[in-house]
Amino acid sequence: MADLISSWSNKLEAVPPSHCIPLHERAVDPVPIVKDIPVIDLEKAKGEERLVVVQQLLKACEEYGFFQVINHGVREDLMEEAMEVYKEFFSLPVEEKAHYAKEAANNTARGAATLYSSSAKHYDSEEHRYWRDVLEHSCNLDGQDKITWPDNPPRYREVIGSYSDEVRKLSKVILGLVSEGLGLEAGYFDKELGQRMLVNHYPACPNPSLTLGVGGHCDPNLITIIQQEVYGLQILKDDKWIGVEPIPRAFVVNSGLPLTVISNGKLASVAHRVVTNTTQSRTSIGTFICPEDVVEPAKSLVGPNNPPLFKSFKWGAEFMPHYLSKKSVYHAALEPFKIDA
Ligand SMILES: O=C(O)CCC(=O)C(=O)O
Ligand SMILES: [Fe+2]
Repeated sequence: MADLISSWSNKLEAVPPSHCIPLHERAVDPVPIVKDIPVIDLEKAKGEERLVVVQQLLKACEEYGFFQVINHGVREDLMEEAMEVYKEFFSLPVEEKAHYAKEAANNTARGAATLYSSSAKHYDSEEHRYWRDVLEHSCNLDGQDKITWPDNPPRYREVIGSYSDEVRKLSKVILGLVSEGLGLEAGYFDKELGQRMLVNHYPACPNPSLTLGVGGHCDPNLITIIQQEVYGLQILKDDKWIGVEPIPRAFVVNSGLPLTVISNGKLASVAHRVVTNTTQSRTSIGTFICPEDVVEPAKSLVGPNNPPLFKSFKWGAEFMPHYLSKKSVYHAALEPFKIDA
């Protein structure tokens, strides 16, 4: 049975050696929670200010690789209910959660529901583990994976079904704006893209200075849309970690490594990590929007004066194995696909 941290962490007074991360990775310096990560009002994209919003969003992806969205169209009651469902799921008895406990999933677009702990397998070291449990499953349009989703809490499939539909719509709005900003051919992202739930649960920790919820990494998908309510997420900006302020009812959005490739280097994929705290557990609901299988610089962005900076590659078969073996070296997964200038 997987060793789920949410099953035993509340009985601990000290961090076990297995979960003390190496000194060089620990979050030791004080990290400010900043207000300068752009907050984008998506309602404005429907009116005269659309161009301003497009520019704001593109600049955010270039400078921070992160932004938050408000007035995004996902119903507030659904956001609240999804958060409740996930909190209930992670507080179920261990025997109940064990139905889903498997080896770490491989982050590709398809896959049955999987629950695993602290994800050392996603990193190149097996020696330490992060302070989180993860529930992960795909939610593709054909609905075929739904039978693998948890059925406890009993409303899980209904609530998360509606939630994933609404967040899919939001992802299309965001990718439409990205596409406009980059000047891609119309409908560039209007394909059936893969979608995954990746829900992290970080229990309160007796000594946060010894642990990390998740270590620094860039995301392997196009964009990630995160719902959070408790602070913990930090991003690496100009070689310094800064904290992302939780804004009620907002989503945090970040651009992943494939978007750096599609934009031919224009959009950033920025490293981020999660710290723990002593008093509160933190649950973050992540929606990962995955690229189509072939990833390459968009044709409209390359030409005689703009040579492609990356080769075309298959996301699942070629990119993901590199990503999973080199995740802690933030941009390393792109190295094999770079074209020397
Ligand atoms: O918990 C968070 O806010 C972010 C988690 C994350 O970076 C990830 O799952 O890739
Ligand atoms: Fe991430």
